[in-house]
Formats: sequence, structure tokens, C-alpha cells
Amino acid sequence: HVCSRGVARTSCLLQDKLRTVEDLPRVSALEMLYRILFQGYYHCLHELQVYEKQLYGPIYINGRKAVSVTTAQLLEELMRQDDKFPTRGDVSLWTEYREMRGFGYGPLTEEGERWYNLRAVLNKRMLHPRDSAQYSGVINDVVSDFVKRINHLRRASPTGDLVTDVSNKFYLFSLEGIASILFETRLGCLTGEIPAGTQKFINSISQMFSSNIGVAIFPKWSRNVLPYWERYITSWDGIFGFAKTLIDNKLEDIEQRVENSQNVESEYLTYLLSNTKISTKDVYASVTELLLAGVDTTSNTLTWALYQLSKNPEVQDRLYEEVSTLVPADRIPSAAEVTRMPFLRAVIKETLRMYPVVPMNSRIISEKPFSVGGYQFPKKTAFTFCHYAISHDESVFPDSFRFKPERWLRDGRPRPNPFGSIPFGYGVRGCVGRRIAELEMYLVLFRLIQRFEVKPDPTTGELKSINRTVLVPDKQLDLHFVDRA
Ligand code: HEM
Repeated sequence: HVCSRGVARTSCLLQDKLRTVEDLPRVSALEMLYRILFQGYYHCLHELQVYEKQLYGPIYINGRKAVSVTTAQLLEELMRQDDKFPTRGDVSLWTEYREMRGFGYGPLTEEGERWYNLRAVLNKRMLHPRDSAQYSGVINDVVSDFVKRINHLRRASPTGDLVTDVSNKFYLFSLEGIASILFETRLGCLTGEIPAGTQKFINSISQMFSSNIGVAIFPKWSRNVLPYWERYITSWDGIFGFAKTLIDNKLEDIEQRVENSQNVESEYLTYLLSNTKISTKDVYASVTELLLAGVDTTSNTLTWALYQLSKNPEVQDRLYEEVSTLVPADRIPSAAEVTRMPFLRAVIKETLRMYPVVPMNSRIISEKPFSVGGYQFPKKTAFTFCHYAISHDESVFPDSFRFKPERWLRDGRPRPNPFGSIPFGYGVRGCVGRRIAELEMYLVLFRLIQRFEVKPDPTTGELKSINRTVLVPDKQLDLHFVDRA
């Protein structure tokens, strides 16, 4: 207060100098374990952020000895001082598996200059909206099959419009979508019978995410006693094995086409394999990580979006109005058209604010000592970004538990602090798949709302979010898809 009036500046600076990590409120490891194991936060680590923010304020040391940051202002201050080669934090669990099996590292696990060089290759053909637009044809084909599948399922239901377990349907859509981009291969997830290998891969991802938390919080010696480690290793084997089969198949296909003098230039994988700046081992690891990162993220976001639209008919009507006004009913929209739709974009943005699929992120800031929120930190300080608590901060997002896409419209109203919701991260280490993810979500949401009015099924009730590394619904979502025709 005194500082803000410009009085006694020197003494303030002095005070600032004196505030260090030692002055921060601190959660002990025991308190953390107690909260996770006995107070019910094991599956709700995102809610623990909100609870601890109430107890300790905007910045504190959490039970894992990292500095938790829970406001948009602090997050902005921190992100603007990020390293040249940002480190997300301790990925030793993920790299441990790769070392064990002699695999390479992808963008999620690589660090330093090697990470930077890898991203330089991966970003091309993916990160710019112009790059992602190239995939709109491929994505629209997958969307068309998905809409057909939804139509088939609803018609086969007893009420003629019910689709059960919508989240699972979006999962298959997202997997089919990302695989068709990475490999230009259709996996067949949108037909009645899911191929056995694909199902195994789906189960492996789910198992990896659910065992990840157990492996992370229990000490190494418990690995032979508790079931998590074995499950964790088996699940990674399943993930890498599946990606390897797809890459090998594609390699064969490319060789065949080169022999027949056919064009092989357009595919992402071909581009990676022909790039001399990345080794084949790293291509395998990178494509596996892209595949992994590209499924649960978009599918859960789409599930939450439809859930909220079904519960907020006035929002859905507004979206339908935009959709039906800008593109005639019988036409498939282009990438350029959907990315110009403010309300469609706002619906996805608001969904990701309410349900940030990555509810917690981290950085280790290593290059130099620095200060945030008036505290001095030595280099190599680990930070936890409490994205869930930040995007539910009532001072930035009033009525933060209500779905209000209009908060994001540029129609003269004051815009929220952009760091209040950064679901794809920020800066050079931000999500490489962002543009592809957005395009996929816009295109499929557009087509669903163009064709159906989505209504809640009374048996579903309220969905709660639980944290399984990514934020997922606590139970199955069933929805009615009423034909608009
Ligand atoms: C709703 C969709 C998605 C969300 C919300 C999301 C969110 C994120 C976030 C928060 C990060 C960490 C960024 C940071 O630390 O600053 C990230 C990283 C990453 N994402 Fe996504 N993501 C989504 C979809 C995708 C898709 C479709 C792909 C693949 C095509 C993908 C691939 C990756 C990869 C490889 C990284 C690691 C980047 C690096 O460390 O260099 N993501 N994502």
C-alpha cells in the first residue's frame, strides 16, 4: 500500500530484497499425503489447488517442495521470465522408461538445446494456423465418419436419439483424427468393431495416466510391493508398441511408393523421416508422444463442451445461430470459415477455462536468480502452475463455475487477463498441437451442432471433474442428439 503511493520506496525495495523462499508459507510432505490419501484429494488434485490457495494465499511452497502459483498476475510475471530452453519439470519417470527400453526422447521428454532443435523440426507443418489448415480435408473426412457413427448409434437406441458414453465416442474420434494426420492412415475406430490392436493402445494410455500418479507419489522402494510400477511399464510398452507398428507400416508404404515413383511429400511422417536434423529413433519417440498428447486432450475437451452446451440451451441456440448463418446447412465448413466464428471459438475457450484439460503445469527456471510477487528465487527453482485455481479466480472470472462463452467475445466488454486461462501453455514450450487441436474441435463441434440439438439425459445428472493427469468426467455422459431436420 505504501509502495503503491510511491512513499518510502527505498524501504520497500529493501523489504522486497529481504523476502525469500524461506518467507513463503509451506505445506509439508505429510500434510500433502494426508490431504491426498485421507481428505479425498487423490482424484481431485485440481481442487486441492483451490483449497490450498484459500489456506496459504497466492504463492506458497507445496508438499512436493515446488512453489505453487495461483493467480494470473503471478503466472504472467513468471512466464515472462521463462528460460530460453524451458524445462517443464521433473520428467524422470517418463525418461526412466525410455532409458530402460533404449528408446529416444520426444518433445514431452527432451530438454535443453536438443529439445529446441527437435521442436524446430516438429513445429513446421503443425504450429502455424496455415499449417494446420492443410489438414482440414483429412479432419473433415474423419468428422463426416464421426457424425455418421453418432447418427447410427442414436437411431439404434431405444429412444431413437440417445448416445451413451459420449466421452468414449470422442476418444475414438480424436484417436482417428490424430492418427490420420500423423500417418494418413485410418485406424477404423469409427466403425462398429474397434480393431484389437487399437483397443489395446487405448487401454494402455488410460492405464499409463492412472498409474502415473501412484508411481509419482509413492517412493521407489514401494515399486515391488504396490501394483503401480508394473502397470506403468506395461502401459508404456503398449503405447510405444502401437506407435511403432503404425510407423513401420507407413515406412513400408513410403518405400513402396518411392519404388513406384509416386508422390510421398505431403505426409507429416514422411516429412519427419526425411529431415536430416532428427534421427529415426527420435522420430519414433516424437510421433509416439504426439499421438499420446493428441487424444485425451481434445476428446475430454469436446466431452465437456457438449455437456455444458446440453445444460445451457440458450448458449447452444446462440452457437447454432452462428453456425447456421455463416455456412449453408448442406455444406462442410473450411478451416478458414470455422476459425472466423467468434462464438464457436469462445465456446471452446470457455470449456478449456472451466475444465483446463491439463489442470496443473510446471517449470524449473534455471538460467538466473529472479523475483516473482516480490520474492527472490535462486536459479533452478521449481514452480507449479495451478491452472485450475487460476481459471476459477472470481476476481478475474466472476461466476467462475458458470459456462459463459460470451466472456471471451470482443464486443466491447473488458477482456479477462489472458494469463487467467492459458490451457495450451505459453511461450516456446507451449503446446505444439494447439492449432491442430483447435481445428479438430471447431470442425467437429460445428458439424454436430449444425445437425443435432444436444440435450441432457436425466439419468446422467451433474458431472464432476476428476484428475487423472488430465481432467476427466467422474462418470459416463449420455446425451440425446435430436435431429434438427
Ligand atoms: C485441447 C487440446 C490440447 C490441450 C488443452 C493441450 C495442452 C497442452 C499443454 C498445457 C501443454 C504444456 C505447455 C507448456 O508447458 O507450456 C502441452 C504440450 C504439448 N502438447 Fe498439447 N494440448 C492439446 C492438444 C494436443 C494435440 C492434439 C497434440 C498433438 C498433435 C499435442 C501435443 C503436445 C506436445 C507434443 C506437447 C509438449 C510440447 C513441448 O514440451 O515442447 N497437444 N499441451
